[in-house]
Order: sequence, then structure tokens, then C-alpha cells
Amino acid sequence: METKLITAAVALLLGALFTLLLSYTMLFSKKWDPKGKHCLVTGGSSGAGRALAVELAKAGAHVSIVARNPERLQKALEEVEKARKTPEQVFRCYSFAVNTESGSVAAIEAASEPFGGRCPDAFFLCAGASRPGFFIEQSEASLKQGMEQTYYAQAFTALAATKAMVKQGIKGKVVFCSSILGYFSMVGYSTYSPGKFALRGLAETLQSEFMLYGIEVHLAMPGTMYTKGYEEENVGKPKITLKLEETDEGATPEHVAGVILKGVRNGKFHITVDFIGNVFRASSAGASERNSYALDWIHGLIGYIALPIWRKSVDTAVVGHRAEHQEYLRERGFLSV
Ligand SMILES: NC(=O)C1=CN([C@@H]2O[C@H](COP(=O)(O)OP(=O)(O)OC[C@H]3O[C@@H](n4cnc5c(N)ncnc54)[C@H](OP(=O)(O)O)[C@@H]3O)[C@@H](O)[C@H]2O)C=CC1
Ligand SMILES: CCCCCCCCCCCCCCCC(=O)[C@@H](N)CO
Repeated sequence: METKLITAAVALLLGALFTLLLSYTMLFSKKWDPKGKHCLVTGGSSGAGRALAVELAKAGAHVSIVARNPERLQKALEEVEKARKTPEQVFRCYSFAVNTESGSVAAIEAASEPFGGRCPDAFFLCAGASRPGFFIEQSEASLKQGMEQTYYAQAFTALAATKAMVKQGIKGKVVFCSSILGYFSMVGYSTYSPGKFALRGLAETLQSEFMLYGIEVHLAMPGTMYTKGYEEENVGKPKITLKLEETDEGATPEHVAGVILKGVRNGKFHITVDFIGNVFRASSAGASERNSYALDWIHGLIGYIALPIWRKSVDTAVVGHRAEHQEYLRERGFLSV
């Protein structure tokens, strides 16, 4: 009896010591400060990208924003300008499509010009879009477009950015913006989730590979954000998907940008924004670098219990939608009878 008690006490003590030690090492992990750094933000004319650009300006960084539409870029640049901290900060906008390597190279070269050809220190890759719909309504073109608007919209900028950083010996940063739909998926997201999962795959590879160069990789996994992009995706979003998403409270892009920047400053690899994000992150961590050894197992435990229950409720809701869906397919002329 006594030996058992002693063993339990020793195990408890060791566990506590272990947690303390890890929290201690995390407290002393190196911090990143955007002040004086040149940060390039793709998708910087709207939503999360624009909010990040503003946050970075507030933090004293030089900011270059990249997107396609020049008018929206100009408007966003005015917002960034309002957040200026010092007269030395350089703020520019560049109109390029970044879903190709050549477009990304051109954007980076243009943004490097005011800095004597030196490429940016940090790349925040927020470009992307979502067009939800049912899988059977997709085509070869729309599936490819889905990858284009998710994976390629960020992968090619990462490629161009890394080549430039390595050539110039810059130990910079690459921050991807995936989604919690890069951890799990559900009805309606067949053109979006695959590319967001792919971004995780890429980030996990590069987190390891870039150890060769001292370049750090981050992967943001936000949930619903109330942005222009969100309004656009909702136009064609299946009703069942809209209903299932009600569980996600959502957040403003400003809030999300703040959380992402904090995660980057603190050297977090996976950056989740809220409780649901933390639960999915901890529940699908694999061998990914953890955020907090003290908290992640609790989020993991919550996921272990709650996620199968939630998944069951999703399945029930989808099955409950069958009749309405048949009607929808008939109306659309997909079914002849
Ligand atoms: N809103 C949400 O609920 C969520 C969004 N996300 C992801 O976060 C990121 C930002 O989303 P959000 O702020 O809502 O999006 P917005 O639609 O509000 O903004 C998207 C930005 O990306 C730019 N962009 C899109 N495609 C390209 C391209 N090929 N080349 C250059 N620029 C491009 C757009 O400008 P332009 O069209 O002029 O090029 C715009 O600046 C996206 O990657 C999205 O998938 C993740 C989770 C949730
Ligand atoms: C304790 C565990 C409970 C689990 C509850 C899970 C609820 C998830 C709801 C789905 C949210 C979907 C967000 C999509 C964000 C996005 O990327 C799109 N807006 C882009 O198209």
C-alpha cells in the first residue's frame, strides 16, 4: 500500500517537474520582432491579409501588400498608412497574381526594389478564396481552380520567397494561412479543404527542410472570419454547410490578425485562433511541434471526447438533409426524375 502511494507521489512529482521544465524552456524560446523588418503580405488588400498588414505597420515594420485588384490595394494601403509609427517605414502595394511562380517572383522583385534589391524578411501568405458547393456539381476545371485558390495561391509565393531568401542569405519567415478546414472537413468543401490540407503538408515539409537555412515556417489555421471573402463564399454555399457552420462563432479579421502575429512573434508553428482551433490542432498534431505541453494534452483530451460526438451530429444533420438535397438536385436539373 505504502509503496504504491510513494510510486504515485514520485510519478506525480516527475510529471509536474517535466511540465515545469518544458514551460520554462518555452518561456525562454526566442521571440521575433517585426519592428524594422520588411514584411510582404499577399492578399493584403482585404480581410485577414489587410488586417495583418495594419498590425505589422503598427508594430513598426515596413509593409508591402500584394493582390490583383489595384483599387482595393490602394484603399488598403491608406489603412496601412494610418497605422504608421515612424516616418522611416516604407509602405507599398503591388498588383500581381501570386498563384503562379512567375507572378510571385515578379511581386517579390518589385517589392525588393525600394530596399536596394533586398528581398523581404517575412512573407505572410494570405491570398486565397473559397467557393463551396457539392462535389457532384464540380468539374475538372472547378477542382483545379479550387487548388489554384488555396494551395497554389500560397505555395508559389513560398517557393519564390525561399529561393530569394536563400540566395541572399536572409534568415526570414514564411507564414501560411490555411484554415481549420485544413484539419478536418465536411459537406460542401471539396474544392477548398484539399488545398488547405495540402498547405499543411507543405508547411510540415518546409518546417523541417528550412532548418537547412534558418528560415522559420508558421501555419495559421483560423476558423470563420467576417471578411469580404466570407460574404462572397456564402453566396453559393450549400444550406447544409451554412447550418453546420453555425457552431463556429467566427471572429473579425482584426482579431485573427492579432492572434496570428502573436503566434509568429512567439515562434509557434501551428497557430490556431480559438478554442475550437486548439481542439482540432491538439487532436491532429501528429509529430508537429506542440504549442504548449501543459495545455495541449487537455485540448487533446477534450477533442478525444467531444469530436466524435460532434462528428456524429454532423452525420445526422447530413442524413437529415437527404430529402431536401434530392429536391435541390431535381431543381438544378441534375436528376431527370
Ligand atoms: N474568411 C474566412 O472565413 C476564412 C478564410 N481563410 C483563409 O484566409 C485567407 C484570407 O481570407 P479572407 O480575408 O476571408 O479573404 P478575402 O477574400 O477578404 O481576401 C483575399 C485576398 O487575397 C487576394 N487574392 C486572392 N487570390 C489572389 C491571387 N491569385 N493573387 C493575388 N492575390 C489574391 C485578394 O485580392 P484580389 O482578389 O484583388 O487579388 C484579397 O486581397 C484566405 O487564404 C482564406 O482561404 C481561412 C479560414 C477562414
Ligand atoms: C469541442 C469541439 C466542437 C467542434 C465544433 C466544430 C465546429 C466547426 C464548424 C465549421 C467551421 C468551418 C469554418 C470554415 C472557415 C473557412 O475556412 C471558410 N470560411 C472558408 O471557406
